[in-house]
Amino acid sequence: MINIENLTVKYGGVVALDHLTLSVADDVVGLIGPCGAGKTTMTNAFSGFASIAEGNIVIDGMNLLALPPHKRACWGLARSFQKVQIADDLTVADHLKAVCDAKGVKSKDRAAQINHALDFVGIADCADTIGEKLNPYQKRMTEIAKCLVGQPKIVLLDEPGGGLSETEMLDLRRIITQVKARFGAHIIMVDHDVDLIRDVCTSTAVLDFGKLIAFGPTRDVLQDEAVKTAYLGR
Ligand SMILES: Nc1ncnc2c1ncn2[C@@H]1O[C@H](COP(=O)(O)OP(=O)(O)OP(=O)(O)O)[C@@H](O)[C@H]1O
Repeated sequence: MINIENLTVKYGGVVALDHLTLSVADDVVGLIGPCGAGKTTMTNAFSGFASIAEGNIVIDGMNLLALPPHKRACWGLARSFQKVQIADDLTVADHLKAVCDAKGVKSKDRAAQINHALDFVGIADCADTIGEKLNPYQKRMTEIAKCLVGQPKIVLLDEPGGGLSETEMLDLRRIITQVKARFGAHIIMVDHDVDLIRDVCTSTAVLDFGKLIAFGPTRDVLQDEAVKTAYLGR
């Protein structure tokens, strides 16, 4: 169970997250809202890139915010970025090894974890390919595989489908919905793609001006009048 309690983040006079309180337990949770609503700030609060004015994030009884950012990764917090973080001159396997280094994965476990993650996202044949030779789909899958080594507990995905074709999006849906069963990690996904959110997120939270305006089963949330007005433009 992830309990976000009274979470407040300010940038000078801008209140990016305003006393946000939310409890989530689903395998895949969506986070949506208009531009500037506070979605990235929330993922930054989890990973330690936002300075917290007030509040807590408590996961299975553990206060995440008490851990320094690098220890959050070792504990099991993983994050993918909207703009993929892939170096041109490193192979796919090198990227995953670097994450294993950062997370302190034991040498004897590395190969198995890397193979498992690459098999799962379907790019095992790219293990020795350098970043500049990967196509956009393979880069996206590498970004997700990076999140899956080191026994993650929570994976934050920021627009994981950016730049993918319709067929590739079908693969992405299958991958996202199987992460909990195959790796044991919960996913919190930020996206503007309402179809993707509807298909893979059992529950969804909606932010507007840093406040939570709706939370619940995704289908109900997407029918909510306040959500339609603030976000869906209907
Ligand atoms: N480093 C910063 N300094 C000052 N203000 C910031 C900073 N980062 C974000 N903000 C402001 O905080 C608010 C929330 O921004 P945030 O990026 O979290 O929104 P978002 O929902 O992720 O938006 P988008 O969908 O456009 O990515 C916005 O008003 C934004 O301008």
